[in-house]
Amino acid sequence: MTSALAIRDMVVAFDDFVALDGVSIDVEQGSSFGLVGESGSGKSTLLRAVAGLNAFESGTLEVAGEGYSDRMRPKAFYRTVQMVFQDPYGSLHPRQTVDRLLLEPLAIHGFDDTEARITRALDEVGLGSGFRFRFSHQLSGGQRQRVAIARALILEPKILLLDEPTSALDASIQAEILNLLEQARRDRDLTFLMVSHDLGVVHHMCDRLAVMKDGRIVETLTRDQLERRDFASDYTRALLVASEGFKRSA
Ligand SMILES: Nc1ncnc2c1ncn2[C@@H]1O[C@H](COP(=O)(O)OP(=O)(O)OP(=O)(O)O)[C@@H](O)[C@H]1O
Repeated sequence: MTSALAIRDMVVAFDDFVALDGVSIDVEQGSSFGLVGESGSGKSTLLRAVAGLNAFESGTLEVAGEGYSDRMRPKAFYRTVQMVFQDPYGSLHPRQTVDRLLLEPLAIHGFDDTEARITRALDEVGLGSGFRFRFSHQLSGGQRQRVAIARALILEPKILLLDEPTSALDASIQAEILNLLEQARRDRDLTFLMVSHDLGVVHHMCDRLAVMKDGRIVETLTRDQLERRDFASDYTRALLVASEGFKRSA
Protein backbone atom coordinates (compact mmCIF):
# COMPACT_ATOMS: atom_id res chain seq x y z
CA MET A 1 0.00 0.00 0.00
CA THR A 2 1.27 3.49 -0.87
CA SER A 3 0.31 5.77 1.98
CA ALA A 4 -0.57 9.32 1.05
CA LEU A 5 -0.87 10.03 4.74
CA ALA A 6 0.78 8.15 7.61
CA ILE A 7 0.09 9.27 11.18
CA ARG A 8 1.78 7.46 14.08
CA ASP A 9 1.07 7.88 17.79
CA MET A 10 0.07 11.49 17.38
CA VAL A 11 -0.51 13.43 20.60
CA VAL A 12 -2.04 16.92 20.66
CA ALA A 13 -2.52 18.74 23.96
CA PHE A 14 -4.03 22.11 24.80
CA ASP A 15 -2.35 23.01 28.09
CA ASP A 16 -3.21 20.07 30.35
CA PHE A 17 -5.99 18.72 28.16
CA VAL A 18 -4.99 15.87 25.84
CA ALA A 19 -7.20 16.18 22.75
CA LEU A 20 -5.43 13.49 20.70
CA ASP A 21 -3.95 10.64 22.65
CA GLY A 22 -1.73 8.51 20.42
CA VAL A 23 -3.62 8.35 17.14
CA SER A 24 -2.29 6.28 14.24
CA ILE A 25 -3.83 5.98 10.78
CA ASP A 26 -2.68 5.24 7.25
CA VAL A 27 -4.58 6.55 4.27
CA GLU A 28 -3.85 4.89 0.97
CA GLN A 29 -3.13 7.05 -2.05
CA GLY A 30 -6.37 7.68 -3.97
CA SER A 31 -8.65 6.45 -1.20
CA SER A 32 -11.04 8.20 1.11
CA PHE A 33 -10.80 7.79 4.88
CA GLY A 34 -13.54 8.91 7.26
CA LEU A 35 -13.36 10.06 10.88
CA VAL A 36 -16.48 9.65 12.97
CA GLY A 37 -17.20 9.96 16.67
CA GLU A 38 -19.08 12.02 19.18
CA SER A 39 -18.56 15.75 19.54
CA GLY A 40 -15.24 16.55 21.17
CA SER A 41 -13.64 13.20 20.28
CA GLY A 42 -10.77 14.90 18.44
CA LYS A 43 -11.75 14.59 14.75
CA SER A 44 -11.14 18.23 13.80
CA THR A 45 -8.04 18.37 15.96
CA LEU A 46 -6.56 15.51 13.93
CA LEU A 47 -7.30 17.26 10.63
CA ARG A 48 -5.92 20.53 11.94
CA ALA A 49 -2.73 18.84 13.16
CA VAL A 50 -2.20 17.36 9.68
CA ALA A 51 -2.76 20.80 8.16
CA GLY A 52 -0.34 22.47 10.60
CA LEU A 53 -3.09 24.48 12.29
CA ASN A 54 -2.49 22.61 15.58
CA ALA A 55 0.92 21.60 16.87
CA PHE A 56 1.46 18.00 17.93
CA GLU A 57 3.51 17.14 21.01
CA SER A 58 4.74 13.76 19.86
CA GLY A 59 4.27 11.18 17.16
CA THR A 60 5.10 11.34 13.47
CA LEU A 61 3.33 12.62 10.39
CA GLU A 62 4.17 11.73 6.81
CA VAL A 63 2.36 13.38 3.93
CA ALA A 64 3.09 12.15 0.42
CA GLY A 65 6.29 10.58 1.72
CA GLU A 66 7.56 13.74 3.48
CA GLY A 67 7.86 13.92 7.26
CA TYR A 68 6.61 16.93 9.23
CA SER A 69 7.35 17.44 12.90
CA ASP A 70 5.89 20.79 13.86
CA ARG A 71 3.27 23.33 12.86
CA MET A 72 5.43 25.12 10.35
CA ARG A 73 4.82 23.90 6.84
CA PRO A 74 6.75 24.91 3.74
CA LYS A 75 4.70 26.67 1.07
CA ALA A 76 4.92 23.61 -1.16
CA PHE A 77 2.97 21.63 1.48
CA TYR A 78 -0.18 23.58 0.59
CA ARG A 79 0.10 22.60 -3.03
CA THR A 80 -0.13 19.00 -1.82
CA VAL A 81 -2.64 19.38 0.99
CA GLN A 82 -5.72 21.59 1.01
CA MET A 83 -8.47 21.84 3.60
CA VAL A 84 -12.18 22.46 3.07
CA PHE A 85 -14.06 23.66 6.13
CA GLN A 86 -17.63 23.12 7.25
CA ASP A 87 -18.76 26.69 7.01
CA PRO A 88 -18.36 28.31 3.62
CA TYR A 89 -19.66 31.56 5.13
CA GLY A 90 -16.72 31.71 7.50
CA SER A 91 -14.03 30.40 5.18
CA LEU A 92 -14.58 32.82 2.25
CA HIS A 93 -14.26 36.57 2.61
CA PRO A 94 -17.79 37.92 1.86
CA ARG A 95 -16.63 41.10 0.11
CA GLN A 96 -14.32 39.44 -2.35
CA THR A 97 -15.31 38.34 -5.82
CA VAL A 98 -15.05 34.70 -6.76
CA ASP A 99 -12.30 35.74 -9.18
CA ARG A 100 -10.26 37.31 -6.39
CA LEU A 101 -10.82 34.34 -4.08
CA LEU A 102 -9.50 31.98 -6.73
CA LEU A 103 -6.67 34.26 -7.81
CA GLU A 104 -5.23 34.56 -4.32
CA PRO A 105 -3.86 31.00 -3.94
CA LEU A 106 -2.59 31.08 -7.54
CA ALA A 107 -0.71 34.32 -6.85
CA ILE A 108 0.76 32.97 -3.57
CA HIS A 109 2.07 29.91 -5.37
CA GLY A 110 3.32 31.82 -8.41
CA PHE A 111 1.08 30.38 -11.13
CA ASP A 112 0.91 32.47 -14.28
CA ASP A 113 -1.80 30.70 -16.32
CA THR A 114 -4.42 32.10 -13.95
CA GLU A 115 -7.19 32.77 -16.50
CA ALA A 116 -7.26 29.18 -17.73
CA ARG A 117 -7.04 27.76 -14.21
CA ILE A 118 -9.90 29.88 -12.87
CA THR A 119 -12.14 28.99 -15.81
CA ARG A 120 -11.34 25.30 -15.48
CA ALA A 121 -11.87 25.31 -11.70
CA LEU A 122 -15.26 27.01 -11.97
CA ASP A 123 -16.35 24.53 -14.64
CA GLU A 124 -15.18 21.61 -12.55
CA VAL A 125 -17.31 22.63 -9.58
CA GLY A 126 -20.35 23.22 -11.78
CA LEU A 127 -20.50 27.01 -11.46
CA GLY A 128 -19.07 28.19 -14.78
CA SER A 129 -17.47 31.53 -15.65
CA GLY A 130 -20.74 33.42 -15.07
CA PHE A 131 -19.95 33.33 -11.34
CA ARG A 132 -16.49 34.76 -11.70
CA PHE A 133 -17.25 38.37 -10.82
CA ARG A 134 -19.96 37.76 -8.23
CA PHE A 135 -19.21 38.58 -4.63
CA SER A 136 -19.08 35.75 -2.18
CA HIS A 137 -21.92 37.29 -0.11
CA GLN A 138 -24.18 37.10 -3.19
CA LEU A 139 -23.90 33.31 -3.31
CA SER A 140 -25.97 30.59 -1.66
CA GLY A 141 -24.34 28.26 0.87
CA GLY A 142 -23.99 25.50 -1.73
CA GLN A 143 -22.47 27.88 -4.28
CA ARG A 144 -20.04 29.14 -1.67
CA GLN A 145 -18.97 25.62 -0.82
CA ARG A 146 -18.40 25.01 -4.55
CA VAL A 147 -16.13 28.08 -4.60
CA ALA A 148 -14.30 26.79 -1.50
CA ILE A 149 -13.77 23.45 -3.26
CA ALA A 150 -12.60 25.22 -6.45
CA ARG A 151 -10.18 27.23 -4.32
CA ALA A 152 -8.79 24.01 -2.88
CA LEU A 153 -8.61 22.16 -6.22
CA ILE A 154 -7.08 25.03 -8.19
CA LEU A 155 -3.63 24.26 -6.77
CA GLU A 156 -3.92 20.63 -7.90
CA PRO A 157 -3.41 19.13 -4.45
CA LYS A 158 -3.02 15.41 -3.83
CA ILE A 159 -4.83 15.35 -0.50
CA LEU A 160 -8.00 17.08 0.66
CA LEU A 161 -8.78 17.43 4.35
CA LEU A 162 -12.55 17.77 4.56
CA ASP A 163 -14.02 18.94 7.86
CA GLU A 164 -17.78 18.33 7.76
CA PRO A 165 -17.88 19.78 4.23
CA THR A 166 -21.64 19.47 3.83
CA SER A 167 -23.12 19.63 7.30
CA ALA A 168 -23.97 23.35 7.03
CA LEU A 169 -25.99 22.71 3.84
CA ASP A 170 -29.54 21.60 3.03
CA ALA A 171 -29.95 17.87 2.43
CA SER A 172 -30.50 18.21 -1.34
CA ILE A 173 -27.41 20.40 -1.72
CA GLN A 174 -25.38 18.06 0.45
CA ALA A 175 -25.76 15.22 -2.03
CA GLU A 176 -24.67 17.46 -4.93
CA ILE A 177 -21.55 18.60 -3.10
CA LEU A 178 -20.67 15.05 -2.04
CA ASN A 179 -21.05 13.83 -5.62
CA LEU A 180 -18.90 16.70 -6.84
CA LEU A 181 -16.17 15.81 -4.34
CA GLU A 182 -16.36 12.14 -5.28
CA GLN A 183 -16.08 12.97 -8.98
CA ALA A 184 -13.03 15.19 -8.32
CA ARG A 185 -11.44 12.40 -6.30
CA ARG A 186 -11.84 9.92 -9.13
CA ASP A 187 -10.77 12.34 -11.87
CA ARG A 188 -7.70 13.54 -9.99
CA ASP A 189 -6.77 10.45 -7.98
CA LEU A 190 -7.14 12.53 -4.84
CA THR A 191 -6.86 11.21 -1.31
CA PHE A 192 -9.47 12.35 1.22
CA LEU A 193 -9.34 12.51 4.99
CA MET A 194 -12.86 13.46 5.92
CA VAL A 195 -14.61 14.28 9.19
CA SER A 196 -18.33 13.76 9.41
CA HIS A 197 -20.79 13.22 12.21
CA ASP A 198 -23.03 11.60 9.59
CA LEU A 199 -22.37 7.88 9.10
CA GLY A 200 -24.47 8.01 5.94
CA VAL A 201 -22.04 10.48 4.41
CA VAL A 202 -19.08 8.39 5.51
CA HIS A 203 -20.63 5.21 4.14
CA HIS A 204 -21.25 6.92 0.80
CA MET A 205 -17.82 8.53 0.52
CA CYS A 206 -15.23 6.50 2.41
CA ASP A 207 -13.46 3.19 1.81
CA ARG A 208 -12.33 3.05 5.43
CA LEU A 209 -13.13 4.91 8.61
CA ALA A 210 -11.91 5.33 12.14
CA VAL A 211 -14.26 5.66 15.07
CA MET A 212 -12.89 8.13 17.62
CA LYS A 213 -13.65 8.68 21.28
CA ASP A 214 -11.84 10.84 23.85
CA GLY A 215 -8.91 11.53 21.53
CA ARG A 216 -8.30 7.88 20.67
CA ILE A 217 -9.25 5.55 17.86
CA VAL A 218 -11.73 2.98 19.11
CA GLU A 219 -11.58 0.92 15.93
CA THR A 220 -10.93 1.15 12.21
CA LEU A 221 -13.46 -0.31 9.79
CA THR A 222 -13.76 -0.92 6.08
CA ARG A 223 -16.97 0.14 4.31
CA ASP A 224 -17.79 -3.53 4.04
CA GLN A 225 -17.47 -4.03 7.80
CA LEU A 226 -19.69 -0.99 8.34
CA GLU A 227 -22.33 -2.52 6.04
CA ARG A 228 -22.14 -5.90 7.78
CA ARG A 229 -22.15 -4.13 11.16
CA ASP A 230 -19.03 -6.08 11.94
CA PHE A 231 -17.96 -4.02 14.93
CA ALA A 232 -15.43 -4.89 17.60
CA SER A 233 -16.66 -2.33 20.09
CA ASP A 234 -19.95 -1.58 21.81
CA TYR A 235 -19.18 2.09 21.37
CA THR A 236 -19.30 1.79 17.57
CA ARG A 237 -22.55 -0.17 17.82
CA ALA A 238 -24.08 2.55 19.99
CA LEU A 239 -22.89 5.25 17.60
CA LEU A 240 -24.45 3.39 14.69
CA VAL A 241 -27.76 3.01 16.48
CA ALA A 242 -27.70 6.75 17.17
CA SER A 243 -27.35 7.35 13.41
CA GLU A 244 -29.84 4.74 12.26
CA GLY A 245 -30.54 4.65 8.56
CA PHE A 246 -26.97 5.47 7.65
CA LYS A 247 -27.24 4.04 4.15
CA ARG A 248 -27.70 6.84 1.65
CA SER A 249 -29.22 6.34 -1.71
CA ALA A 250 -27.15 9.19 -3.25
N1 LIG B 1 -7.68 25.41 20.50
C1 LIG B 1 -8.17 24.64 21.48
N2 LIG B 1 -7.92 24.94 22.78
C2 LIG B 1 -8.40 24.17 23.77
N3 LIG B 1 -9.14 23.05 23.57
C3 LIG B 1 -9.41 22.71 22.31
C4 LIG B 1 -8.95 23.48 21.20
N4 LIG B 1 -9.37 22.88 20.05
C5 LIG B 1 -10.08 21.80 20.44
N5 LIG B 1 -10.10 21.70 21.79
C6 LIG B 1 -10.76 20.63 22.56
O1 LIG B 1 -10.31 19.39 22.06
C7 LIG B 1 -11.37 18.44 22.06
C8 LIG B 1 -11.54 17.88 20.66
O2 LIG B 1 -12.07 18.90 19.83
P1 LIG B 1 -12.39 18.64 18.31
O3 LIG B 1 -12.87 19.94 17.74
O4 LIG B 1 -11.22 17.99 17.67
O5 LIG B 1 -13.59 17.61 18.39
P2 LIG B 1 -14.50 17.02 17.24
O6 LIG B 1 -14.48 15.54 17.39
O7 LIG B 1 -14.07 17.57 15.93
O8 LIG B 1 -15.90 17.60 17.69
P3 LIG B 1 -17.14 18.19 16.83
O9 LIG B 1 -17.77 17.01 16.17
O10 LIG B 1 -18.00 18.83 17.86
O11 LIG B 1 -16.53 19.18 15.85
C9 LIG B 1 -12.60 19.16 22.57
O12 LIG B 1 -12.76 18.89 23.95
C10 LIG B 1 -12.27 20.62 22.38
O13 LIG B 1 -12.91 21.44 23.31
